[in-house]
Amino acid sequence: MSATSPVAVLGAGSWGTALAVQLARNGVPTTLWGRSPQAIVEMATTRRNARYLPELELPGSLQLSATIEPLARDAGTILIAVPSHAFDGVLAAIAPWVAPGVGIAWATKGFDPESGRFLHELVADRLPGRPAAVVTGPSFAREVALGLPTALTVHSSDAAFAQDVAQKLHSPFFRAYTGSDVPGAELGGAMKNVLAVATGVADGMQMGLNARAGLITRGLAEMLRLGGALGSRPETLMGLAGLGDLVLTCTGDLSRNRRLGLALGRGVGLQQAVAEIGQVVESVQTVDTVMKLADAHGVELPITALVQKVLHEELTPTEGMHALLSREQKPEYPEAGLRAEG
Ligand SMILES: NC(=O)C1=CN([C@@H]2O[C@H](COP(=O)(O)OP(=O)(O)OC[C@H]3O[C@@H](n4cnc5c(N)ncnc54)[C@H](OP(=O)(O)O)[C@@H]3O)[C@@H](O)[C@H]2O)C=CC1
Ligand SMILES: O=C(CO)COP(=O)(O)O
Repeated sequence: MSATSPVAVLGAGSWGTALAVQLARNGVPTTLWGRSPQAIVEMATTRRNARYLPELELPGSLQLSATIEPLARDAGTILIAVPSHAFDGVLAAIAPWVAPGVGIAWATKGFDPESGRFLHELVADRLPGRPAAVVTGPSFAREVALGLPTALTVHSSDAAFAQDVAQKLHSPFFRAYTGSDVPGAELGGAMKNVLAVATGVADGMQMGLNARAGLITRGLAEMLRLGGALGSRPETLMGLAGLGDLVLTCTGDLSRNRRLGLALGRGVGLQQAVAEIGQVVESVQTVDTVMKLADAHGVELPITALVQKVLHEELTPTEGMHALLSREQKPEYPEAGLRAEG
């Protein structure tokens, strides 16, 4: 793919819009696709995404489209930024049109909620043989839209494709690193959303800053344990895709997953909290897949397990936090290294 080959960004919510704007700012010919023709016409006319990123003015060079087939046919690279529940449907819609050799990148965080599969597995099934990359790391759409400094990472088993996607996104205010651990990078991006609910709950219950730091650190230990069982590289989970995004999402009030936890911790019901956020809150679906993976590999994830019980309304946030704090005393980590026990 040449430096000027067109990129199609699929998904005109907060993140797809911010990434498309970043590409357009870098001079990459970019078209943003959204499923709602009405919203796309409005964006093309007003040059704003009024629902998801109202303060951002869209660059004049950014094209908009509500028709997916021609974009999938003509793009040199496709960057998918829809929520995880919509990911497989979008792949199915574009699969007949995508030429061999066209690279597929995605910025979605989570798993396929139907099957519990990793998103890279869906890409390999629907679009076999294409270069594939995940774009992930600590990056609130709103801050990217405002041009605030951001660092993220692009992982692919195809080093040239990772480099190509990173180069297209990279700018002095948007540092795009590369790596080759796609499953590890996906796991970090998925798990941090669940762990952000836990810190949100603790903060909503005003449990203090010590509790927050404890939850972040023990949450990282959960990431490393499950990642270890799945063959992820520790460097991936200690880097932007893991620790970096965990810190951002557990501490930054722009996070929808943290805000869900905050609301639950203050006594708001799940449905009401999700409705008030009004955007995708990936943890609600992700938590079940993380726990299935953990059970399948015999890995104990105490914080994640309690988030699952709270999100399924089997425990109140107070009961969940009490259960977590009542766990027995134990070593911080096994002397032989990180093993499966929590
Ligand atoms: N926002 C952020 O800061 C970041 C988000 N992400 C990840 O990016 C992904 C997308 O999140 P984000 O953009 O924030 O979500 P938003 O809630 O902001 O937007 C969701 C977008 O997806 C569209 N959508 C929903 N269902 C479908 C579908 N079936 N087919 C096509 N489009 C659909 C929505 O369209 P409509 O308006 O018509 O419902 C909307 O445009 C998530 O996995 C998230 O974790 C990653 C990094 C940062
Ligand atoms: O992934 C994100 C930042 O890196 C966005 O987090 P939320 O989905 O919790 O808003």
